[in-house]
Amino acid sequence: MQSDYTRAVLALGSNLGERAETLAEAVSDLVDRPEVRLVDVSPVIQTKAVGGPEGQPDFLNMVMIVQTSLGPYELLAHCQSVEAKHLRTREVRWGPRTLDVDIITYGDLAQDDPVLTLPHPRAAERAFVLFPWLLIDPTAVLEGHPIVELLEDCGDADSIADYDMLLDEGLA
Ligand SMILES: Nc1ncnc2c1ncn2[C@@H]1O[C@H](COP(=O)(O)OP(=O)(O)OP(=O)(O)O)[C@@H](O)[C@H]1O
Ligand SMILES: Nc1nc2c(c(=O)[nH]1)N=C(CO)CN2
Repeated sequence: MQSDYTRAVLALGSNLGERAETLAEAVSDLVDRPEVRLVDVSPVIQTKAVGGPEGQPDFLNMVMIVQTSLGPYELLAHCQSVEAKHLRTREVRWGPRTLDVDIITYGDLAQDDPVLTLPHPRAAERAFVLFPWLLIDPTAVLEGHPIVELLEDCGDADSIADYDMLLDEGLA
């Protein structure tokens, strides 16, 4: 692996339209350029919407890991162009969306810029990010904390539809 490629963790979510198809296409779109190489992709999990308007549809969520030669803002622009392709609109904060792509980490970069905050400021408390991430990277650490511990401590594990089943299978 070339040293000018940086490992980045991306979280994808969809709760409108053909959710599974949208996520599958978004993964292809995100790696459809030589500057972005796919390392791993998590299973897709169904989750209850956390925050936002009452009664919005369940999400499908997943995490992917890439190696990229794009800079962090170039990667953000790329993620936003893939959102736009899937007709993402921003009307209500945390409201329903066809596609959301968040950058969870970009290498070890830590910054507070509201345009691109890294690591993502709410990732550590979101089971819908931590859980699929854990499935593909069980030893991952976020801001000094193993994500397995963050997941145990986070209040919204019950937002994951089949969490108990996955626990029984020893996956969580
Ligand atoms: N790590 C990050 N990943 C993606 N967007 C970010 C990040 N940090 C800051 N942003 C900014 O957040 C803005 C709003 O993003 P978006 O509309 O996807 O928020 P949201 O999905 O509704 O909520 P949340 O940020 O809680 O996931 C984007 O325009 C982007 O500039
Ligand atoms: N279950 C779930 N809830 C959410 C999600 C999401 O992807 N999944 N995204 C949000 C804002 O990014 C707010 N709430």
